[in-house]
Order: sequence, then structure tokens, then C-alpha cells
Amino acid sequence: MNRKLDDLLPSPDPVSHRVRLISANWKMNLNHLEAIALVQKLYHLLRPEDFRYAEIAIHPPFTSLRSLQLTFEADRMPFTLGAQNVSDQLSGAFTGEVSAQMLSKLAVGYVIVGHSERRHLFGETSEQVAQKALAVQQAGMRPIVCLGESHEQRESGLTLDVLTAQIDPILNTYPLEALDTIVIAYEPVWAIGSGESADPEVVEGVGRSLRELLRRRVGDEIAARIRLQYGGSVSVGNAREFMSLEDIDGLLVGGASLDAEVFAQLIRAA
Ligand SMILES: O=C(CO)COP(=O)(O)O
Repeated sequence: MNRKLDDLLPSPDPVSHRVRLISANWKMNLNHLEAIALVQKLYHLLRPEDFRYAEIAIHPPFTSLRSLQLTFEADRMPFTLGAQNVSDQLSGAFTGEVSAQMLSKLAVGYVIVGHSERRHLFGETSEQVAQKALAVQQAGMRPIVCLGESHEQRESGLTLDVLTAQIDPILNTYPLEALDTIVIAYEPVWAIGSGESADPEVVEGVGRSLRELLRRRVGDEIAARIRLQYGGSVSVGNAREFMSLEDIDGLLVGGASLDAEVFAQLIRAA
């Protein structure tokens, strides 16, 4: 396959002027050999128009980043490389951590910060998430900031309060002139890995409210450039519906991105 990379750049949505972003969050799955095999298969299943429709980012575990960087470069695959987490510190005695500088050296474009699994299983606070987002920006990459309410919070009518409390530390920390580099992923906790996605009408309402909140905090112009993703049991069957929502510019896909055929079908469906 000899596709010219320039011909495969995604075109912005004609109405919103935002570039769609479909991201695969592999979580703690696939070793580096399986990772290489999956992206090779995925690339051969996708058509040039799929890459023009949306930017496609792959977020493997840290151990596969170098292998995928080399595979993308060697075979000229127009995927963007992503990471799933990063340290909020720049460097030093932080055993087991990985810095933003290290990721940017591997040609990583996007880093997920504040995924609900990090918040709930590893106790990350919104203040730490804001520091991580800043570290990502300072190293020249883009953070995908995950927000989402629990089932109880939704039932108690607290969704917007929760999302506001999660996003505000970022808006207070991140440089205003760079705010259009953040991507916000709305992932309701109860929809993640449950097979039960959120109702598209609910996502549409949350998307509208988040956009309105951004307008109030950072002004119309920047708010209109920030991309919003939906995540939580995205599948071949529902991808199109979420992508057609006015304020939703992309998808953050977990389980359905672990099989090349399923993920290729999902991208086509979107
Ligand atoms: O957490 C998610 C992506 O970050 C969503 O995972 P699932 O698509 O498996 O529900």
C-alpha cells in the first residue's frame, strides 16, 4: 500500500470546523508484539477516506509506544500515537513514573489524563489531573481530559456540578492561549466497560452544557475550537449516532478498539 501521508490528513467537519478525533484506549491490554500485529491489520482494513474523515489515535500501554512509533514511521501509517497516563512531575526521584518529555520524544501526540479508572482506582484528584494536563501541554502534546459522573451522582442530579468541579482546575491552570489544544472526553463512569452506553440525548445535553460552560469560562472563540469526545461502551452499532451530535467531535473507545476488524468497522460506521 503506497498512500501519500499528505493525502490522508483529516478534513475538519464542515459545520463545526473541528477535526474529528477517534481514539483507541487499549488500557492494560496487548503486549508490544500483539500491538504491532493489531495496527498492521487495522491499517490494511481502513481506506484512505477513513483517515480523511477523522484523526485516528492509538493509546497502547507504555511498553508498546516505541514499537508503534517505529511501525507507524516505517510503514508510513497515518495514525497518531497516544499515551494513557503521565507523571505530573517533570523529572527526578519518582520511581515507576513516566514524564511528559519522555513521551514527546516518542512522537506521542495525545495523552489521556484523568481517566475515571485513574481517578477511582488510583485516587487521582482533579488538581493532579490539571498538573498532568499542563505537563503534557508544556512538552508540546495535547491532553485528552476525561470527565464523568457516577451513577449515584447522575441519579442525584449532580452531573453538571461534578463535571464543572473536574474541569475548573484545568481551566484555572492551563495557559489560556493554548486552551484549544485540550480535548475533553465525557465518559460517564457507569457507561465504561458496562456494555450500556449513555443515551445519545443525554450526551447531546451534556455536550451542549459543557460547551456553554467553556464559553462562559474562556470565551466563544476558544470554546468553539475545543473538541469534545464521548466514551463509554462505544460500539459499531452506536458510533454513528454519537458522532452525529452537534457538540461531539470524537469518540474514546475502550473494548471495541482491541480487535482490528471491530475497530475498523466502528470507524467506518462513524
Ligand atoms: O474507558 C473507556 C475509554 O477510555 C471506555 O471503555 P469501553 O469502550 O470499554 O466502555
